[in-house]
Amino acid sequence: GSVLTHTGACARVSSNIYTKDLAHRQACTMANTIKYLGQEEAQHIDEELFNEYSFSVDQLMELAGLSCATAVSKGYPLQSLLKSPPRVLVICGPGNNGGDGLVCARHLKLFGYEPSVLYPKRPSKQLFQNLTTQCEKMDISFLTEMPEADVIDEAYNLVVDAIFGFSFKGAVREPFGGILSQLKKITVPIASVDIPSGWDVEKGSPDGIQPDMLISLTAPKKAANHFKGRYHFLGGRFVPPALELKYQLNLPKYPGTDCVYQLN
Ligand SMILES: NC(=O)C1=CN([C@@H]2O[C@H](COP(=O)(O)OP(=O)(O)OC[C@H]3O[C@@H](n4cnc5c(N)ncnc54)[C@H](O)[C@@H]3O)[C@@H](O)[C@H]2O)[C@H](O)CC1
Ligand SMILES: [K+]
Repeated sequence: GSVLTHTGACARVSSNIYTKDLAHRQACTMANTIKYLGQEEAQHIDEELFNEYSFSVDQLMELAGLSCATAVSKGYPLQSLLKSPPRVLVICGPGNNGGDGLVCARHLKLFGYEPSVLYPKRPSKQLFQNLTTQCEKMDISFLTEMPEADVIDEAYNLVVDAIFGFSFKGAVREPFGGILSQLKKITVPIASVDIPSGWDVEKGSPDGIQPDMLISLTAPKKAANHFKGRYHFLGGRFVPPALELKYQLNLPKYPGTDCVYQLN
């Protein structure tokens, strides 16, 4: 697995003569390694943010979706896109990962992209209805069916995969099986929100989709160890320090006021 370290406290203490022994340095490296979360741990942190820290889903989803749109704009800047207009296909699933996708689509539109959304299973909750209305009011089109792989390659510059996040379990149910099999055939890049959809949240999935970008939210999940794409971003800059400490997330320091941190 990948070991990601960042320098901070260790750089300061290692100048102390008493701390130069190997064991200590190893401990420092461990201490400065970003934690990759298991499925249950990710869900516990999520629950704690809502129940103990009193955040609402809307708040965190807005920041998560903004991080995703920001990461996309860094990896695939408007001026670098090969197809004009700068179309992006955003595929949203039935849970909060899909909600992040809707927020991402709205911010991509504000950034000058032309997102279209595929949202085949819409939950009845008011939050998702609101996010859908917000997109519609911004002239973001909603597709009625999944385009074939060759149509995607021809019409879109990239695909945002917001189908499943850290609550995905078991075999993929339709219509998402068909959607993921088209995504395995496309050649334009895929940017996955939090987890490459269809991957086991901890073990990954060698036969699954192979995104070019992964935007890990809060902290990477163990599946990110199997990510082989070009860009890995961390987003969701909303973790209170006490929560970060409790779960020993060892998050890197985001640069300035940025809402994303490029891990590799
Ligand atoms: N704390 C944070 O970092 C935040 C992350 N956010 C995002 O929320 C998702 C997790 O959302 P959740 O609603 O818990 O689940 P999912 O979106 O992963 O999906 C649940 C959804 O999918 C269905 N489902 C599950 N397994 C299958 C399957 N095998 N086949 C078909 N359908 C399946 C299930 O029934 C549900 O409907 C996290 O990853 C982040 O992206 C928040 O936005 C903010 C806080
Ligand atoms: K996803």
